[in-house]
Order: sequence, then structure tokens, then C-alpha cells
Amino acid sequence: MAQRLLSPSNRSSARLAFLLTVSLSCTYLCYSILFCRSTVMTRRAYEGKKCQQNQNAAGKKLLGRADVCASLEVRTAEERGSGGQRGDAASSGSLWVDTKLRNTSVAQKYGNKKLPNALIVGVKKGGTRAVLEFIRIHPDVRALGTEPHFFDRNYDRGLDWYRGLMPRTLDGQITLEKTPSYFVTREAPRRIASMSQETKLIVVVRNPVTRAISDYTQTLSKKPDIPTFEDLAFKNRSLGLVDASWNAIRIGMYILHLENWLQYFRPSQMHFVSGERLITDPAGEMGRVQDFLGLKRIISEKHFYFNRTKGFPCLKKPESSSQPRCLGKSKGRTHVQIEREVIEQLREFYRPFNIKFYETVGQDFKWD
Ligand SMILES: Nc1ncnc2c1ncn2[C@@H]1O[C@H](COP(=O)(O)OS(=O)(=O)O)[C@@H](OP(=O)(O)O)[C@H]1O
Repeated sequence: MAQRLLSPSNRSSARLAFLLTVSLSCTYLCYSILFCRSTVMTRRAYEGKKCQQNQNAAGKKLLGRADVCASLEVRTAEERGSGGQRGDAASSGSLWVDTKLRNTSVAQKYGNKKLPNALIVGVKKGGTRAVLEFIRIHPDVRALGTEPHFFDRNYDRGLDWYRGLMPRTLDGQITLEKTPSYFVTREAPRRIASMSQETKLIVVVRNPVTRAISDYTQTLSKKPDIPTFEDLAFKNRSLGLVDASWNAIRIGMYILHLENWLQYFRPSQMHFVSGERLITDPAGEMGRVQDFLGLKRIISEKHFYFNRTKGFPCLKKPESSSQPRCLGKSKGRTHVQIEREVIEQLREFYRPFNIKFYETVGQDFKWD
């Protein structure tokens, strides 16, 4: 009927309009399909994009988002690191460093300074620097490089001062510091518990005889005029009377110090690293440290190599950095020569303390 009412020219215009509408609809349909495919990305890829935008943007509103970004970056890096095979630790090459660097810079920009939730409390000359340097390559760990000595020498400065020293961290990252003298400081456990009873404590222990010699070697390098090791270690050498008041000897009576810590902390809050195994099997020891801190095992064999010149394990040099990855010269010094007999006497002295220590900790460190 309508067709009959239209003139021939009107009819052809209507046909043209109809064809145009159909072709436009088809174009739109095709475009929609293509558009959908490119915008319906995986959730992770989408969130990754959001992170990039947020990182570039400024303002306080972004603080919350930054945490999401960082944890996503860690996740995706881990996945890439394992080449898509879950369960494998971070890959070799610079991936873990990239992740760490990215997380560090995000944390520096958007993170907050927080009181530490984990501390390496000792022992002096046990291998504390090695543990700190090894654990801080983990993307979820932010560590203070220097020893703040807050719970022994600087307690009067207050918690705000202490917090101010800490590196910025994102939610979910662990803040860590190390001060080896805490382990033998009487007030330290009470003070740390009053900061937080949930603080995780790491103690790196080493054969107390070797530790004492290492301690003495360090002092001697700074003060060459001190008496001999033998003179300091004994009240009466021929009677085999050890001077337990000498700091180098006293520090190694681990059980005495540990009893003080156990008045304030549960045994499950303390983790003991073997200073000896840290040298022979750094990845194994660091695996247990990561478990203790509730971290994914990212630091593995792939991160270490044995440096023959240094005589110690070092971190593999990341591609993106020229930084040396062995510890400094003050770590791994040649010890002063001590007579065999003196070493035997000290071994005898420490034996009962060691046995009690093994029983309490539930680990045999095999120092005898
Ligand atoms: N990878 C690696 N590289 C170098 N050194 C290592 C390493 N792992 C453990 N160690 C041992 O760490 C000892 C120093 O311990 P600390 O870092 O706790 O010393 S300090 O208390 O902070 O001065 C240091 O003691 P000395 O050998 O007596 O110098 C080392 O034996």
C-alpha cells in the first residue's frame, strides 16, 4: 500500500536508505565484535594496565591503588619467572631484580614507613649481614641497610624516631632490620615485645668457638694493641678456667640469652639460622627463612654462586646492575691462628651450653 503511494523516484530513495541502514548495521556489528575481543582482556592484563596509569598519576587518592599494583607485579613476575610452570622459583636472569626494583620504587613513592615486623636479632659474627642481604632481594621484603641499635642504644629516642628510619613499604611487604647486639641485650626482648608481641625474630647462630675467634679478629683489626686471644679468654689457662665475662666468650653462651627471649616470645616466633649451613647451602637456609616469614619461596639456588676468590657464596650479578654481589671485606676475614689446645678447652667449656641450646631449639647444630 505504502509502496503504491510512493513515486518511482521516492521508491528508489527508500531502497537506497534501506541498503545504507543494513550496511551500517553490518559495519557496526563487525566493529563491536572486534572491539569486544580487544577490550575483554584477561583480568590480570587489565589490572596491569590500571597499574601503569595509576603509577603515572599523582595525588593521594592513588596510595591505596599502589599496593594493588605492586602485589600484582610480584604475582605476574613470579608467573613469568616460572615460565608459566607454577611451583618453580623465580627464573634466572634479571627478572627477580626487575620485580624487586619495580617494587622498591613503587614502595619508595607510595609506601609508608612502618615499624618492623621482623628482626634479625643476632648473633654478632654469626652471618647476620649475609642473611639480610640475601633476604632483601625478595620483592616482598624491605630492609634497613644499617644497624639502628634501637632496642639497645637508642631506645630513648622513641618509636617514632625508629619508624622514621625504616624504608617505605607497601601493604603486605615485610619491614626488616638487623642489629646483632639485640640478642645479648637484657632489655631487648621486653622492649621488642612491647612494640609488638607478634614480631618475628631471626637468630643466626654459629659455632661459639669460631664466633669468638671471628669477634676477636674483628676487634684486633681495629685495635692492634689488645692482649692475645688466649690472655683474654682465660682467667687461668693452666686450670682451664674460661673468662665468661669477656664479651667474645659470653655472646656464645646462647642458651643463657635465649632463656631471656623465651620469657617474652613463643618458640614459634623465633627462627634459628645455622651460620655454617648459610655458607655451604645458602639457598636451603634462605628457603627456611622465607617459610618462617610467610613468604613465597622466590630466593633459590639460582640466585647464588660460590665465589672461589672470596671463599663464600655470593649473589649472582643481575644483568641490570654492576653492583658487586659479594659481601664486603670485613665479612670472611682470615682468622688469627689459635692453638689447637685452646680451641679444645673452649669447645669443652661450651659443650653443656650447646647441648641445652640444641634441646631448647629442637635442632642439633653439630658444633661438637
Ligand atoms: N656469603 C657470605 N659472605 C661473607 N661472609 C659470610 C657469608 N655467609 C656467612 N658469612 C659469615 O658472616 C660472618 C660475619 O657475620 P655478621 O655479618 O653477623 O657480622 S657482624 O656481627 O654484622 O659484624 C663472617 O665471619 P668471618 O668469616 O669471621 O669474617 C662470615 O663467616
